[in-house]
Amino acid sequence: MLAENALSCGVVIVAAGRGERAGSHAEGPKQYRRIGGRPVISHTLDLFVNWPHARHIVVVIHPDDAALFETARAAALPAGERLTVVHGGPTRQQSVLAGLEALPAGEVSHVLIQDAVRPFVEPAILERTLTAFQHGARAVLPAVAVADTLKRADANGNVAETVSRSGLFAAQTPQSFHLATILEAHRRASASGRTDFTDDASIAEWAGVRVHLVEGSAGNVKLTLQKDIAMADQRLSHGLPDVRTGNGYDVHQLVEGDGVTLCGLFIAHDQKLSGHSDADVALHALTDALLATCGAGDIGDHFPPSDPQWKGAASRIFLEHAAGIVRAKGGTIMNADVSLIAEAPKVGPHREAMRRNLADFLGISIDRCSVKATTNEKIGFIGRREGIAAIATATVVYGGTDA
Ligand SMILES: Nc1ccn([C@@H]2O[C@H](COP(=O)(O)OP(=O)(O)OP(=O)(O)O)[C@@H](O)[C@H]2O)c(=O)n1
Ligand SMILES: C[C@](O)(CO)[C@H](O)COP(=O)(O)O
Repeated sequence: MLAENALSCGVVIVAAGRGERAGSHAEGPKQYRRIGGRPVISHTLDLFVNWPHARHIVVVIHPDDAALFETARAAALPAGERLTVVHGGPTRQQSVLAGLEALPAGEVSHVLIQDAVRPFVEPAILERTLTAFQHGARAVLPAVAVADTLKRADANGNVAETVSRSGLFAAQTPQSFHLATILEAHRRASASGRTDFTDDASIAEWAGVRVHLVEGSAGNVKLTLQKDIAMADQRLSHGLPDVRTGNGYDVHQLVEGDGVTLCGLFIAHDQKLSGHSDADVALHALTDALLATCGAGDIGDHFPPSDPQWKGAASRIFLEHAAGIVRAKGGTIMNADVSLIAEAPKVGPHREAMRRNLADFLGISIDRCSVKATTNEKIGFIGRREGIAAIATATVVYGGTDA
């Protein structure tokens, strides 16, 4: 049992969420995505496992994630006797309560409740929390003063009003409490039928407990969206830019007709290209190149040729879609380069218009877009004017702030 005034800290790390806003990923929910080569949660675990004041750690996971968690745990610590793993519930609030119930109440006087998906929490925040406890606080919240001007929007996406930011703070974790106090508040909240509190400080407020603010840190971000994960990965890559290059190749048959569409530009000609959509080989190859920079498959995965809705479609749709995927993953398109291999028509007179199209479709400056062309020296199927081919390269930097 604890002495009357003893301070002994338990830690609850909640990791049972599904990470829906970050989108699905082969590595699993966002707490298991790799940043700096290791799962997000293993970075979070690292800090608390090595914090000398952590007497007991409970990790709350989703029942489907047992194998993922074991891998992540192995990346952070050898089989640890201080670690208890329990299953969470459908909301964060329910997961936290499951974690609190699993703490050995006789051994722990206070608890730090931490999001698994805040891997950059700093020891200084834990020290400020301890100091607040030592001064008698029963609930401690790290937070940062809101720096931006705040607007409330109406249902149409217009500004309804400007909200004063005076006295407003953004709440972070770990949110820390006298254990018996927060356990009772959580139990009461749950018994009242509420399961939608988004943090534990609001449960303490609801229960009438005074919550003491301590300084959080700008770096202690929650990984919520896909691009947050890309930025976190970049942050752990020692400042080295995450530059990725993708390539794409496409070829379409030439048949009798009145013109070809290349890089979104129609060029009058005595033949036309046949195949998927408007058969713009250049945009198809570039779409594949962009998708390749983030392992997002190829054009056929996203726009199956068998789907009648793409018959005759403008290929800029595919390119813009690929650029959207890249940006959602935190990518900034640096460069797009297309080489056309065609005996005819002549590409030279249309090059600048084609570059302008690429810049327009990708939303980047024209000096980042290149179009080149060569004949096939009358050799092979291209030389016989039976088809046109295109090779494309795209360069994308991931993890930037402007994505
Ligand atoms: N039922 C839940 C929901 C959330 N969490 C955890 O609470 C933390 C913060 O939640 P949030 O960022 O909202 O995560 P998710 O609920 O996973 O995300 P989303 O809302 O996008 O699905 C995360 O570490 C998450 O795993 C949890 O343990 N149990
Ligand atoms: C607890 C929390 O991290 C404080 O900012 C946050 O409220 C939890 O995430 P959610 O996105 O609000 O569920």
